Amino acid sequence: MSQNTHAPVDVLIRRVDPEVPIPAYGHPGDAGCDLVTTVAAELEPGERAVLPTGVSIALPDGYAAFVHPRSGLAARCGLALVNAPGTVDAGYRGEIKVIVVNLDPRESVRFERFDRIAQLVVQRVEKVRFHEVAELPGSARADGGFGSTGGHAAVAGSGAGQQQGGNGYASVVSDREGQ
Ligand SMILES: O=c1ccn([C@H]2C[C@H](O)[C@@H](COP(=O)(O)OP(=O)(O)OP(=O)(O)O)O2)c(=O)[nH]1
Ligand SMILES: [Mg+2]
Repeated sequence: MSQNTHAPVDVLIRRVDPEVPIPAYGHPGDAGCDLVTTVAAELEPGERAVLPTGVSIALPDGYAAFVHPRSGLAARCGLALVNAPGTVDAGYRGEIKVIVVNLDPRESVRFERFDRIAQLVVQRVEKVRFHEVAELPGSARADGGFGSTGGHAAVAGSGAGQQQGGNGYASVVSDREGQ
């Protein structure tokens, strides 16, 4: 097997907070480099916050960076990113922020300044040109989705607030629909 010999992509970075560490990969081969919070914060169950990371970057055109959760925080504390993965556009020059939510039903979660709260994955992204057509070409999947292949877990207590959709999956009816 050949070794991965990809050269790293050069990305300009500016410290908005002069003391913040430059994001670093934990191991060779890691996809994400860790982002820290520059502020201490405590989140009650269900609470969310927008945490500053102290860095802004200039990605080359044709790239984007994605703010992903850290699995350890998710497993231990129930911490999630509301918009996971957050998208950092190549043209964005502002401070990267992380939108966290404490999904633990009982315990609050506390962060100190410079705790690692998320990871940044930089990827090439394609631009597309849309060509409108009346009919799309056929495929094996066609319009099947949302559990059409079966094998998904049963939802306890499902029924209230849900309707059976045309292709066999439940659709949630929002209270705010039409408002
Ligand atoms: O987790 C995130 C997501 C986004 N951003 C920054 C970088 C991104 O380029 C910009 C806009 O993000 P997005 O397009 O997701 O937000 P929007 O609500 O669509 O805002 P806009 O109207 O400014 O595009 O906000 C972050 O710092 N962290
Ligand atoms: Mg946007």
